[in-house]
Amino acid sequence: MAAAAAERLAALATPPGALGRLGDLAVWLSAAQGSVPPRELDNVRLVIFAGDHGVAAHGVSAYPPEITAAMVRTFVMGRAGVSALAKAHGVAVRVLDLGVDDELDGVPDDVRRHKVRRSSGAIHLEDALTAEQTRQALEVGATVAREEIAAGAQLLLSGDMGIGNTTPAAALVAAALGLPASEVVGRGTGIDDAALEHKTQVVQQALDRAGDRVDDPIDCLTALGSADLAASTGYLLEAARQGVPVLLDGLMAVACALTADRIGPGAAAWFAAGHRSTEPAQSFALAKLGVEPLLDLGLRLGEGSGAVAAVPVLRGAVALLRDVALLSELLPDPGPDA
Ligand SMILES: Cc1cc2ncn([C@H]3O[C@H](COP(=O)(O)O)[C@@H](O)[C@H]3O)c2cc1C
Ligand SMILES: O=C(O)c1cccnc1
Repeated sequence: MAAAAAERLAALATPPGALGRLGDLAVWLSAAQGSVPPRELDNVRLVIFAGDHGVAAHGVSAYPPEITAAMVRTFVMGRAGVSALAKAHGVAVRVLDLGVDDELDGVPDDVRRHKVRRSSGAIHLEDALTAEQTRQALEVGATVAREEIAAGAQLLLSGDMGIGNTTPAAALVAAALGLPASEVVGRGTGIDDAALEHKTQVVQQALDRAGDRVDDPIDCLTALGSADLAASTGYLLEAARQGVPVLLDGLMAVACALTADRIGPGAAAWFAAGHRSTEPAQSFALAKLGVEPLLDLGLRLGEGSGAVAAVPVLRGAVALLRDVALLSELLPDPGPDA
């Protein structure tokens, strides 16, 4: 399918290569859809995986853990940063509680019924999850992907919400790539230099505690991940298994994509990246996956915002490969030498 899509791209009434990476993107999506020309993206769906993290009580974030539950309620009301972008670009949003510490009273049942536990373990001191909770969270993510696909999803996006989550996400990337904490850790919500140094020590302590258990990607989630990150991993893996293309967001989505590709080698063929985050771990993970991000806007919000922001770029790529005339339709004998 990729060869057929590339052949159509080469035949368009545009100079060869003139569409740049929009052309590559159109070929990727066309191949992923199994349709030349590609189909329009009418049904784009974002799932936000929310959860709290024990490390958030250990000085790794600029914000308190109570923000997580407050933001879940804000997604439900449609008033978060990603809500505004999703409304502008016609993207459906669903938020799920995998491990928020709060009971979330009054929030719709679809949000609440996926909880695996209340807050994941502080990864520098203890495992994030039990092995059974990791299995359960991976399965929740896979089930949710199947539900979204059954609802007609043509493109799936994953988002995150959880104060402290850049700490386990950085640890997952460092573990997968064999890098020290000092190379991958970033400022998350905007911590100062002293907190950055402390966060780096926390991530390194977590990596040292996990030892060679990180060689197994599922045990890596148990030791260093969280319920929300494991569910997001299961969701991305199932999307790839079902052959549904995915647009990734920032650090959390890409850490989970890297983990999904370790569990199911080749899964990354179904993934494109919406944007480059300011978090160093995200860039390392994208390079490992061989995925070049579409936008570079200095975004460091999470929630799926960098994926949603790139949806119009992907729709534009589809329109080009669908709607542009073929050179052969314009001229009987085309080409540069004609
Ligand atoms: C109001 C607010 C809204 C957010 N939306 C996403 N995040 C982002 O920031 C958090 C990760 O950064 P760290 O690891 O430094 O805590 C996550 O919740 C992520 O989704 C937010 C953070 C805040 C404060
Ligand atoms: O990379 C991200 O998505 C990100 C960065 C900082 C804080 N929250 C999310």
